[in-house]
Amino acid sequence: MTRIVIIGGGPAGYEAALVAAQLGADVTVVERDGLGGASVLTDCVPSKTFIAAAGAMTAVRDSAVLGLQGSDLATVSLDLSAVNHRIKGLAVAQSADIHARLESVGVRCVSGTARLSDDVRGLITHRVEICDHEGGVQQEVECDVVLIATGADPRVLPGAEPDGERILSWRDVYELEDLPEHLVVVGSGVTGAEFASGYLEAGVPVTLVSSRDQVLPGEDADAAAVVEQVFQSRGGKIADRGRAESVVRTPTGVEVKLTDGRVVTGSHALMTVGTVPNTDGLNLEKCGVATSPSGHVVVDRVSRTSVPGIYAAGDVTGVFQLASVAAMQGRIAMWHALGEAVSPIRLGTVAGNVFTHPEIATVGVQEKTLPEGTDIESVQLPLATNARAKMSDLRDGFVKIFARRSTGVVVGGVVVAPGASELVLPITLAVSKGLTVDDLAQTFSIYPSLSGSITEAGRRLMNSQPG
Ligand SMILES: Cc1cc2nc3c(=O)[nH]c(=O)nc-3n(C[C@H](O)[C@H](O)[C@H](O)COP(=O)(O)OP(=O)(O)OC[C@H]3O[C@@H](n4cnc5c(N)ncnc54)[C@H](O)[C@@H]3O)c2cc1C
Ligand SMILES: NC(=O)c1ccc[n+]([C@@H]2O[C@H](COP(=O)([O-])OP(=O)(O)OC[C@H]3O[C@@H](n4cnc5c(N)ncnc54)[C@H](O)[C@@H]3O)[C@@H](O)[C@H]2O)c1
Repeated sequence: MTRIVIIGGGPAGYEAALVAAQLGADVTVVERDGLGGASVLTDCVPSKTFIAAAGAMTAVRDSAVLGLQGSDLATVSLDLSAVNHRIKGLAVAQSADIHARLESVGVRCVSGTARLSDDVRGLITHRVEICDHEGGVQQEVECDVVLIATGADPRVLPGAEPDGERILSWRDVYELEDLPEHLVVVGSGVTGAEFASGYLEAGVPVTLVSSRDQVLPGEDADAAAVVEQVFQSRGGKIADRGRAESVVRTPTGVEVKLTDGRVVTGSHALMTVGTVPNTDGLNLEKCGVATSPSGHVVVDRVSRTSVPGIYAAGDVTGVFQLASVAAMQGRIAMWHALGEAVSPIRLGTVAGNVFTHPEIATVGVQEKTLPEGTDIESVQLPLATNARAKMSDLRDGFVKIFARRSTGVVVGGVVVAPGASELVLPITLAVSKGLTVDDLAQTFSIYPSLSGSITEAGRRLMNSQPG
């Protein structure tokens, strides 16, 4: 029986464990903080639960235009303490569900911190030490396969170290009892944009310090422009082209000092300036596991590291930091290690979503990366012309589809809309299965529905195909 030790119990680790157990391996998962990992306990799940509450509040506040009335609509507010209590409860419950599921399929779950402890390089088996929370070695396990799935932590900007009270990392916010009087969000990547949008929806004045010309520099520029415009129209402020140098406490709040001399003041600062991979103390160098200059573990498309028998998956590899990608890398690692037929990960078909208001969902080819003179054409349909959107007073957003001019094959898309994360699936399916604009065009969509804009986009592109 193949013996497998998985270090880290986030989506990369626990999904890998489920596959390995299904294939009959002897599986141990070592997790430091709780099964489900940062994804479930502090990052993805808690942030989306907060955004759901804040979004519900804004939906009620905005509903007067639909004809709803009542003296409290405009002033409805969020009980942050209750929201945070619910968030932490859901996270712990989901972690417990994952623990129970793993144990039910025979996976051994060990609480502790693990590190590689191979004495000699090049052996066909590996050794892993498991330490207790005080750092003492509890046990050493010999195995045939190791999966490193240790995730990533918030990057700390020197001079702006979180104190958990006023200067916060995104993992600290669930301890707040009251909403900040004025939140300064530093960094306008996906994490910063989501929290800035969420807190604004929760009724908090927000200033977003964005080091770029536009927020969400990695996203479709038209989509980022919509999110930026909606954020500002709701009263959000953007300190653009502002790079934070330091954040200091004042008697009443914080001062965020920018490198160009500007100072942004607020009651709290939320630092969202990226992540660092969790590789410290794993003994990677000693065991010959190669890392990149950014510190990520280098893997190929079947999650192999530079050492036979040692695999890595998830945020620690820096390949698309998404729970879905982490999980797929983890599963692929186990299929490969256990001799199953396996296809290398197809990163061109990964769908991602930014949970701002409105959401931005993307898949496949994007405008930013289109080569000059490309064979790809696109169509963009504004949401405002969609009948269902009009009924719900949704004005901000669009559907954009990219297809090959010569064949009509759909190669990418962007959806900007509330619920874009759900709407993007037909485009993702088209991109992964090589469907054409004709396939989209000839698919029945419900009338009226937002997804009708996707089939309509197919029809627009169909008409421009060569005859
Ligand atoms: C604020 C935020 C929101 C996000 N929202 C989304 C989203 O909506 N959708 C999405 O797809 N992605 C989202 N992501 C990204 C997603 O959370 C990550 O891609 C995902 O968590 C990666 O999973 P992982 O298994 O690699 O690592 P993690 O979930 O980080 O799990 C790794 C685990 O390993 C443990 N560990 C580390 N070192 C050791 C050790 N030596 N021994 C034992 N255990 C160890 C850690 O404690 C941790 O529990 C978000 C990220 C952030 C920061
Ligand atoms: N919905 C989702 O799927 C989701 C949500 C959150 C995060 N994530 C993933 O997690 C990863 C980390 O995201 P992130 O947003 O934390 O990091 P990021 O690296 O994507 O963005 C950090 C941003 O902070 C800026 N920055 C850095 N130093 C700064 C400074 N001193 N002052 C001002 N700005 C500064 C950077 O220019 C960058 O734009 C990403 O890969 C992201 O895709 C996914």
